[in-house]
Amino acid sequence: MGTGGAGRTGRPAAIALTDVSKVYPGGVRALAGVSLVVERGTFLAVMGPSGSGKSTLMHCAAGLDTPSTGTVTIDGQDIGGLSETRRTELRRERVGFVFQTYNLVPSLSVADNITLPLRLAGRAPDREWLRGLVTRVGLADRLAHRPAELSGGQQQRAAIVRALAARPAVVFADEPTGALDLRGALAVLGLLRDLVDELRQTVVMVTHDPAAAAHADAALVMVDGRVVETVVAPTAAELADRLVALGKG
Ligand SMILES: Nc1ncnc2c1ncn2[C@@H]1O[C@H](COP(=O)(O)OP(=O)(O)OP(=O)(O)O)[C@@H](O)[C@H]1O
Repeated sequence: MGTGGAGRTGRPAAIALTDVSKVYPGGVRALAGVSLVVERGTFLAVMGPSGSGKSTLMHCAAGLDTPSTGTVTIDGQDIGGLSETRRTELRRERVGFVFQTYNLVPSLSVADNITLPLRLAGRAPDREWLRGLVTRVGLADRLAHRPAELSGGQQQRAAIVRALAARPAVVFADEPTGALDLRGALAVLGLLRDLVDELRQTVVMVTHDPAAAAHADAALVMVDGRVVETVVAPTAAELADRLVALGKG
């Protein structure tokens, strides 16, 4: 797998990790030499058993945590040499996050939730971009509502618009369908797929669910802090088989 500025197809990298390891205080080695390139405009799923290092990988790749060794670049910028302040700025500008629990502010309208990170960063929202996104995700008539007045799937779609509001280079989604029923999950996965196909967004999604990962262009399988397999154009059955085989191994 490539470790430079571009990936397999030569497209520029949204994220590149080179030989990244992470040892937590106390000695747990959560990542053991991971190298990978996430090309712009692609959808990558990260799978693996509990404790295999998925969250740690995501946190290091997103600049939320620092590797013990190795380098991480976001949108071509090596984040290792940045001060904490500059790393936070880069994250605000170039990285979006979607969580299992939506993390919307209950007292704010959907519209205000969506623009909150931009306002906190002192940036003016791009109204046209946001209007397009809100319409695309089917929330145009829900903007004045509070999150509690929306279904789980609608809340997650609002959280996705919030993550995209600043036009980030990459969106990290941590179990984005974990709290949703099948219908809500399919709507969210279809939306992520469309954002990649139509807007050339880059999405990295951590999931335990092979059916969710099958919406991605490729799925990494992690075991004990290493990427042991990359399945391109994965099917749910193929991924389920791989995970079962690893569980028995
Ligand atoms: N802050 C921390 N301090 C010490 N050890 C940690 C810390 N965070 C994670 N670990 C350990 O690092 C290893 C990898 O954890 P990580 O959360 O990255 O795995 P995961 O694949 O995301 O797991 P899950 O699927 O259960 O969320 C585990 O052994 C975990 O106990």
